Amino acid sequence: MTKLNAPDYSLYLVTSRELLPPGVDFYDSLRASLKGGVTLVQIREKHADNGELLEIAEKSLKICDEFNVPMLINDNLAVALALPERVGLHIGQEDFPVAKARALLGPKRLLGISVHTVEQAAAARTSGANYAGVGAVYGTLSKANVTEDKVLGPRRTAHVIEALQGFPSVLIGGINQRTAARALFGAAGPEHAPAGIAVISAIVARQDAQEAARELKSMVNAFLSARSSAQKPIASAFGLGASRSQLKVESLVSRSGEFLRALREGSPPLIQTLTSHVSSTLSANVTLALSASPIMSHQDAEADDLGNVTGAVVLNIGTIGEEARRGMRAVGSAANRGGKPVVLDPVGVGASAFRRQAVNEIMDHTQITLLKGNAAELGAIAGLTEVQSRGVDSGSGTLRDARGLVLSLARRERCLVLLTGKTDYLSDGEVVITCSNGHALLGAITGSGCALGVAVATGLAAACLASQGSEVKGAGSSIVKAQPDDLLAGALFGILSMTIASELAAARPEVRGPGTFIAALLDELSLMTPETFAQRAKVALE
Ligand SMILES: Cc1ncc(COP(=O)(O)OP(=O)(O)O)c(N)n1
Ligand SMILES: Cc1ncsc1CCOP(=O)(O)O
Repeated sequence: MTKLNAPDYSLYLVTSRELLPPGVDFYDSLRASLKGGVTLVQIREKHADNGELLEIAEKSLKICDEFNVPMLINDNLAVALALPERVGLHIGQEDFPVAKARALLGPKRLLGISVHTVEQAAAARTSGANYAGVGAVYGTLSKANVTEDKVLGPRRTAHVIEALQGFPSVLIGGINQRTAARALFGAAGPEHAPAGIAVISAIVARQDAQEAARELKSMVNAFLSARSSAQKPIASAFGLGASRSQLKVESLVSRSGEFLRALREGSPPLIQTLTSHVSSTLSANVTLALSASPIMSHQDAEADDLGNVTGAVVLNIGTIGEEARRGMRAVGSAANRGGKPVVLDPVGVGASAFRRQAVNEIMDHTQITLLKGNAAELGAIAGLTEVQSRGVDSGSGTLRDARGLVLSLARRERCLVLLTGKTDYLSDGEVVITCSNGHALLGAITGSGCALGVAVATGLAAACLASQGSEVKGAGSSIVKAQPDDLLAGALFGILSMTIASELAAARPEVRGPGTFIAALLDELSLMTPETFAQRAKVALE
């Protein structure tokens, strides 16, 4: 690769006159975006001939120079060569052989190449280009022919970033104020991460380009600074590596007890739950019994407002319809933007293509903090065939390697994974914790699994509250601002609350079956104490 002074790739603006709002001047918008923090500019005017492109580029260069920001030309080698040597070129896979472009441009000009696959990524590293534009991460209307099959999604994008092996890259395609956090954190691997984002419509189509750029810049900066404070190398979802050998079960149980005490004594965090109409009431009551505050809104229209005040959110696809699907996207990205934990409960995901699609869509748009499911659900997400779902219940078959499943899923999805069953398995991709509390009556009432998701979200919200004001270890791989061990303890809080309360409720003399059990369960949850956790927890580190 040609050595240049590496430019700042963090916020890369790609122009497109067609997308300017009515009445907004191209150069005013460019200047405003530079004021807002754009660090690199590409002139991409598909409907300009060479003469007009040259004129636009010359005027734009003067503006970029005022801000000392490098500029590139999209695709047009002749126009790039007609401009001073400080102007670079971005080309696509089909535009021009990149080695030829480098030879003609000489060693000094910045050269970018579009990359869509792992193979192209490997080739790009030694191609003579300086950086790769990786995408399309999401669907976009700003480029022709980006059909669904060409959209990578953050999970496939992560493979491309890994294959680039530290070669500088920017993410492009559908990146905006809603999707940037998920795209960046989702694409970042243990070792390698994108250097920034490239956007067209998220800036150009906005009336106030300066504000649009400022919003995006602060999101990329938050990602980059979290990343640079992370300890490396990192193997787990939350980046702690070898330091986890110190982890003790007793400390986790006692920490989850501290969260319970803090909830009982402090102001209640708001838990926003998008769940099935079957389990809504029980979930709201469980939230209240744990001294948190439930809000059961599915509305995408209020996702941003609620995102500012929630402590955690639960996305449960139990009876998902189109409205809830839109709501989940909006609520998930608002939570990601605010660094709030997101619990995904992929109820019955193996049962239908519709459910699989909904879960994929959520996981592509939202960085999940904890994925919770039974063997059939997690098996379906992992692509296992040994456990089949039956409707939304666990169904038939036996999971051969529960420990391996939670570990690998946590690593792949970069989140905590909770496998529920007679024994619950919890992993952050590095450690596996088992919990064997619980009573069979939990399985005899509807919505107890969904309520467990809500209890876990309450614990995660408490973990975030507990981390406020302190420096977060290994934060580079997680959107959520909480100590990684606290997130495990927060999840454990939810598991212990529900399972221990079920044991105590079932032992009550007035409980004669599922009906009386529900009332007793809520009572026991509201009476739960940290001491009960310590006395009754059957937790082990695998
Ligand atoms: C930064 C960045 N990345 C990718 C592209 C796409 O370039 P290309 O594949 O050549 O497609 P067109 O831009 O020509 O439609 C880009 N322009 N910038
Ligand atoms: C040029 C390009 N290359 C891949 S996606 C894309 C368009 C990006 O535009 P937007 O940021 O509006 O989605």
